[in-house]
Amino acid sequence: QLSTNFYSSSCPSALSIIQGAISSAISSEPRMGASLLRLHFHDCFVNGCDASVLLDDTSNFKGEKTAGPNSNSLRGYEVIDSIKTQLEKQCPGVVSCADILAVAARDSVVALGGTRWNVPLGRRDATTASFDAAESNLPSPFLDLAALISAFSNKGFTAQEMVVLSGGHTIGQARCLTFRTRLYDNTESIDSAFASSLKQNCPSSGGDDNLSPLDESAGTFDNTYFKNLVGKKGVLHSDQQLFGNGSTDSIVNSYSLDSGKFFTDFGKAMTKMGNLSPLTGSNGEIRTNCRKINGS
Ligand code: HEM
Ligand SMILES: [Ca+2]
Repeated sequence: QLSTNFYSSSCPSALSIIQGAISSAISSEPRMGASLLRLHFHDCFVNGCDASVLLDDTSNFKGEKTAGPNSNSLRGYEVIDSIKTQLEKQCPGVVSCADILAVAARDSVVALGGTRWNVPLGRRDATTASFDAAESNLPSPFLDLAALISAFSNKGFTAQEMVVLSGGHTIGQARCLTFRTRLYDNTESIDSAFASSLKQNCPSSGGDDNLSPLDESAGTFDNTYFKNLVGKKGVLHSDQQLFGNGSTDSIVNSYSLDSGKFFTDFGKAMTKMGNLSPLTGSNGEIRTNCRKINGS
């Protein structure tokens, strides 16, 4: 199985190379930390943490990059490429792209002020990707609470873990088209002053790609996301579903009041996410280029 010291003799500098690259990427652009956290999530929820998300389309399969939840939305591929290039120089053919994604997500959260969690290593990389699985396994921001619970339960997570993982939205940005209906549909639970301020940058038509921060401190990993949900200031419909429907309100409340508990539970849930069906042993391969299967 996976182990935290997997590269300690085969590539002792692996973790420090990744960490150095992440801190420099985030100092040039803080949002990159959010983008890298999301990249790991979108990898793991689609046939496990196997770097399938990084593969470009081939003549044998359509990749995941162009699936609805990813297209014009996922970012950070270049940062992963540059880490991979450095690692291939240092220890050729040793460190998998899937492990780079897992460590990059953790180091990003740490760099933005969040918590540190253990990242067991030894994942190998997929030799295929699934457009269809990306379309069907990644949750949409238009889901209601029951559907969110079910999307995460399909991957083995409890409702509490779904709520704490949604706390990933304490960092980063969302495009207008992902939350517009929430602003102009008057059945939504949303603070009215907050809705007015979002509307300034997200008109009822046009401006699809205009960005808004996912919480009021979107450059910092903290529990503001949960405080905002209690104040009906969730950006996505799926965010606000976690508070106001009853069954998960007490979980949101507790994270809004106790950032230490949020950090501890988030870290545990991230380690669990990182363990979703990894390829190990002789399954998969160690890609030399994260975008391509070896020999292609
Ligand atoms: C609960 C179900 C979830 C839904 C419906 C959802 C949906 C979304 C959407 C629609 C966006 C904006 C995308 C865009 O504008 O193109 C987004 C951004 C983001 N999501 Fe989620 N997400 C969910 C869970 C998660 C989880 C579990 C994590 C990580 C632990 C996460 C991390 C992020 C981050 C960090 C961003 C900002 C990315 C950036 O700024 O580049 N999300 N999410
Ligand atoms: Ca925040």
